[in-house]
Amino acid sequence: MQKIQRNTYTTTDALADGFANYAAEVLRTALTRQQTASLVVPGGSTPRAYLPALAAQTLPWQRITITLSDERWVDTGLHDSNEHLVRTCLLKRLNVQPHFTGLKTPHEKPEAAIPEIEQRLKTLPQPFTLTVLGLGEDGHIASLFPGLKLHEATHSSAEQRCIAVYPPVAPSPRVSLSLDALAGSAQIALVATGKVKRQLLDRLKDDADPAIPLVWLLQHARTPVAVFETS
Ligand SMILES: O=C1O[C@H](COP(=O)(O)O)[C@@H](O)[C@H](O)[C@H]1O
Repeated sequence: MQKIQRNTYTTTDALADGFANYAAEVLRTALTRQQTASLVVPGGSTPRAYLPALAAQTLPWQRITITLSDERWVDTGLHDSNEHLVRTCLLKRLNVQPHFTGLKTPHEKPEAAIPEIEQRLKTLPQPFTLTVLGLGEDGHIASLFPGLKLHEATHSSAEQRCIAVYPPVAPSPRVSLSLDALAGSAQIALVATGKVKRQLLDRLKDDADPAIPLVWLLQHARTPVAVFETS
């Protein structure tokens, strides 16, 4: 895994600060070259530790559009919703509001929502300026889970950045940015805490297991992936 740069911290607080400094620098640098920037953030539990640190950074947030790497097909008012997480841990803490593009629609099934989501995503600065991803203990990124076929995950074109997924292990259906949309980002960061994820990263260093979506990302990414992890 040469396309990976690991930054290891002894505490979650130190990781949060290290990540927030990195993300702010990437966005600031991009905004010296372009008028607007896009930031993709994940859901799950890990961002609760570092999104508040990112919110404390001084940035021209009104020039930044934030979207999600993936969304669970649940009401956005629920704790499980990735949009709910981002609103609570990031947006509510900012005095100046960025643009926010959520992925949930009122459609009953995620596949019916894809055309509307594609319309929303089209308006974001592309390629994404910075994509931040979490890592599942099974190696999933966004909502691209092991078991999905590579061609299903890359099921995209310039017009097609999002896919509907029914992960066998998750309680709700999902939508996820496609592998191409994620891997095409100008910069990619992966934030992973805990022993199991560290061991997974160690293992993948020597064994690029083709069943693991993180491996697909590393193989398709345009730039090295900056990993922020705890020891
Ligand atoms: O379900 C999800 O899981 C991953 C990893 O989440 P974590 O709880 O282990 O931090 C997350 O990146 C993804 O966005 C989310 O929908």
